[in-house]
Order: sequence, then C-alpha cells, then structure tokens
Amino acid sequence: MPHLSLEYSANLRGKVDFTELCIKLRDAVLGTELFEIGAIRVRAFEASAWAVADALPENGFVDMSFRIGKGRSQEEKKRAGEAIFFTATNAMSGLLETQNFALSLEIREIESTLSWKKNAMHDRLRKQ
Ligand SMILES: O=C(O)C/C(=C\C=C(/O)C(=O)O)C(=O)O
Repeated sequence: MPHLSLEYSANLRGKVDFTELCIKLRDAVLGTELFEIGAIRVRAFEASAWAVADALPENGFVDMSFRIGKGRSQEEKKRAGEAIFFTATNAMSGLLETQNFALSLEIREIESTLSWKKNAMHDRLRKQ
C-alpha cells in the first residue's frame, strides 16, 4: 500500500492543520494517477521530543516517508515525489519563510516478498 507518513515536531501543533494537510497530500498522491485510490494511506505523527539543528526551541521539522510497491519507473517515482513535496511546500510556505523549519521527503520501495496485505476497500472502490 502506498503509505505516506509524516513525523512532525510537537511545536508545530496549532501552526499546521495536519488533518487538512493529510487530505491535501492524499489528493496529490491520487492526482499522479500512479496509485489506486483504495491503497492510499496518509497519516501524521507528532514527535514529543526532538532536537533540530542548533536546538533553538522554535526549530521544527516535518519529515515525510512514502513507502510504495515496486514496479514504477524512476520518472514516475520522481513525479510522485515532486507532487507530494510541492503540495507540502505550498501548505507550509509560511513556516519555510522562517529560519527555523526543515521539510524533507524520502521514497522507499516495499520488498513484495516481505510484505503481506489484505485490503477490503478495493472491491468497493473498483466498482465505482
Ligand atoms: O504494493 C504495495 O504494497 C503498495 C501498493 C499498493 C497496495 C495495495 O493496493 C494495498 O495495500 O491494497 C502500491 O501501489 O504501491
């Protein structure tokens, strides 16, 4: 399943609407037309402890990890990454204007022989 997981420093709570950001990122992933709707999962986790750069208390981060199945070309993976990063950059443009914020994204491929899944949503969504 394409999993987009965000980790963020707790000092961003209240500064970013992470529910809204997850929805925007889901839309961005879907918009690439590289992933099935029923497979997309986006979520955000708060890090209650962090130390970033020069450790100023106002320093914060959002780190995104996108885990996907194998089979897409390098160009397709780059396109997906750019769509995600563009959406996140727009959503957090205010933070990026401060000198206390870092945003990152990494795409990793899931080894299919070491991955198990059942997804009850495909049947419903493939009928639409
Ligand atoms: O292959 C994968 O694990 C990831 C994937 C799709 C997964 C599902 O369809 C699913 O979990 O239901 C992908 O498209 O990258």
